[in-house]
Amino acid sequence: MDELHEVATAYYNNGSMEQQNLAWLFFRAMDVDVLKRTANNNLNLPPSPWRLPLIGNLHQLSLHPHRSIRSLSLRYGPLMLIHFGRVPILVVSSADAAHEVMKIQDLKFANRPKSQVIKKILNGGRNLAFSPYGEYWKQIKVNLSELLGTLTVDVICRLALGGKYSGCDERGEINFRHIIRTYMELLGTFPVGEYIPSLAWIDRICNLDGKVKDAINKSDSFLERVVQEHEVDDGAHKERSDFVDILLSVQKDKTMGFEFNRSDLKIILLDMFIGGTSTTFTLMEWTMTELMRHPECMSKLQEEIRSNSPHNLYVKEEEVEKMTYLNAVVKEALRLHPPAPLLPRLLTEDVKLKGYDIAAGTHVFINAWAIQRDTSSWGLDAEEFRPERHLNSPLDFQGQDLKFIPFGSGRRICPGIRTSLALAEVTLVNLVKRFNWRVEVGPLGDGIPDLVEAVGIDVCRKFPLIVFPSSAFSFT
Ligand code: HEM
Repeated sequence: MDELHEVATAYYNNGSMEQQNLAWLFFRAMDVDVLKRTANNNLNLPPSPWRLPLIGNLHQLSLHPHRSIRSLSLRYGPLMLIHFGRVPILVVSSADAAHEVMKIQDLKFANRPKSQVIKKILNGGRNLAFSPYGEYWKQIKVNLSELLGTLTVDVICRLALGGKYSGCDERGEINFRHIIRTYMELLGTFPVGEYIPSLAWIDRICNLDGKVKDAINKSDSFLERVVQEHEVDDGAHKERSDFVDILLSVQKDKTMGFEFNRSDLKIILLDMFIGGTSTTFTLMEWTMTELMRHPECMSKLQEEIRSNSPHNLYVKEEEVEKMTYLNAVVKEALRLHPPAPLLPRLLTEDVKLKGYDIAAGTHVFINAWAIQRDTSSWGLDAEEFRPERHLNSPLDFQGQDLKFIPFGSGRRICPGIRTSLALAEVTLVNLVKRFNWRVEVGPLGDGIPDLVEAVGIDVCRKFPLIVFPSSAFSFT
């Protein structure tokens, strides 16, 4: 019992940091039937590590689950069954197995597990990321793909003009960045009671419900204000409608063939911020880190930028599209540091997968982090940052080749690929063109930034990247 207590409290000891610990692992609703079916001895189940009663394999996870799960997979194989408390989790760790899950049998794996927290803070999961695969999800996705182009421009304008909604409101009450952070923390919370019902009291002590209610109230009143502002100025006087204007017109358009009410509108807005902000930021942060660790790549990139955009101080989006080395640098950063390392899916019907029987209701984690460092796909230098490997390669961001899936693959692939790449690439080229970058002191006193990962739903740097820019133009 002592050991159990230790494991359970480990998630909560230090508030938000520890709550985020198990990160992506917690997108889950509990379907106990699945247990009964996986316990059937006649089934051919994937290999499993030995597990403890009650807590299953939870004790084998570290602060960085994508790493500890990979270590287990190296011993038990690319399809491995583990248990969080009483819930079976299928872990997928090779491009070949991921191809079977995300391409060949994608339809059966097209749902996502939902915890009680997710149901509460995301309006029953009516946002895109958690709505079940079906008509509502399809309609929202089609509309969103068109709208996201607008969002890119919007975000870039906001960056250039100063983030309108990133600070406190006029009354100094609500800080939107703080709201997003709280949501990320809640999404990363490990709801002990859902995996181990006898420990549900821990969730009560931690006031999970109270935190959820507080987050919902704050985000709702903030988003309501934003929507109301847009209703007053309905876009008629604007040169270009923004993302909220377009969502409002979708809401008014009764010919869409699906219900899209005000709560849905607000939850989609939130979805965009949750899905898009920290992932894109994390991509930029890791790309700068790797460029500073590899000055030869930084110089090559600066050369490419200057030859494609020799005259302007500000590099434009259309100039960026021609930069093949930049594209290779971003791909390599996403390969080694996928902002979402574990992709959560939920199996909706029993399947045979590579000869194994997997029961409906099993939660699935596709370990993109492990797949993208697999030496059998990437060669012996798989752990090294080498953008050149992507030059003249047909690999794209669309998850066609399952060895590279930073945005996922199949039906539930990320709808924000273009948005995030456009934003990240424009920002990066402008930073790199105008400045030379160095860190004052690295972890070894060598001026090289470290690669330590934070714990959380999105794997960003643990320590902030403190850098010193100097004008790059004095060297040209
Ligand atoms: C570097 C930036 C980004 C990365 C690495 C990333 C990664 C991902 C991944 C891995 C998934 C899961 C895909 C799967 O299960 O197959 C996902 C889903 C999603 N992403 Fe992104 N994303 C990024 C940026 C964005 C942006 C900018 C937005 C919106 C503005 C966005 C919105 C979403 C949404 C709504 C989903 C859920 C889609 C669904 O379930 O149908 N993401 N993203």
